[in-house]
Amino acid sequence: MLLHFTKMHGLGNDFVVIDLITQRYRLRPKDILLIADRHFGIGCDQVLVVEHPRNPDVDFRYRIYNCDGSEVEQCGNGARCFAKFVLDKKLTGKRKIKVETSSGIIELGVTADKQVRVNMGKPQLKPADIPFQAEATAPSYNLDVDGQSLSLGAVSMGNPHGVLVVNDVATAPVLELGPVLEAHPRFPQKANIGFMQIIDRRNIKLRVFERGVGETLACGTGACAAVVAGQEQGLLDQSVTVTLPGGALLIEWRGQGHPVMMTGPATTVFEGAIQL
Ligand SMILES: N[C@H](CCC[C@H](N)C(=O)O)C(=O)O
Repeated sequence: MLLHFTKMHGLGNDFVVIDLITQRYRLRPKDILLIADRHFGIGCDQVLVVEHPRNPDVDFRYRIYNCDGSEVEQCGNGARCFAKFVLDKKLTGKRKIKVETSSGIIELGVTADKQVRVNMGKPQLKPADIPFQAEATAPSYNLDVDGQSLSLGAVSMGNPHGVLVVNDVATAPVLELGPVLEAHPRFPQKANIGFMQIIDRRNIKLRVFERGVGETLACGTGACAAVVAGQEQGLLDQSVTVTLPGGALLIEWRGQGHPVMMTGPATTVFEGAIQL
């Protein structure tokens, strides 16, 4: 079958977006791997699938696959692209779009200056909900990594994140430590690992080694998790500009019991079709 797709990105975190509302196709694991392959396929960090909702109270179902083929619970940069996609394709005319993911419902809205604002839902901090192995909930945890003790925050935005505070993201051991922490046994479902440099209480720099991908130019849920972890450690205010290698996001969180709000851009690069 010739499957039409749209290539998009959120601050350089890139996606192949596939509409399975006007197209009928059952995506197989090998299709995801081919689509995401930067040499033999199209190439992307994640494949995003647009489907009819199962819940009658929401507008769409949003499925997310990492380039390693793993299906995951949430993707923040992808959510902004999802909103732009369904509006540009006239799959909806709504300005507030409710979308179901495997980790819950998120709400998407387009702002006056063409940015997309996403209610990412409430972060989960209890170890069992992340999941992360720990005796009790804490702002940070000590982890033994190859004989050295590291301190990191652990947060779920629907997907699991570990967040380390570093002096300088430019010299942080992202490629050395990222894969070790991604697969650390205390993260039973693995984790996305953020390396956060605190500039001041309203500005951070962040690099993320993503679960199932590696380092990406940006990670929306990673930006949310970093601000939550930073606030829980008393280091950040409620509204934070998160500067990633691909650009900046505005993350707002009023504290436990409240959702995390993310605002940022979404970009369409090209349309195409792939023979599967
Ligand atoms: N790699 C992530 C999914 C994509 C998250 C990221 N691209 C974002 O913008 O939130 C995971 O395995 O949980």
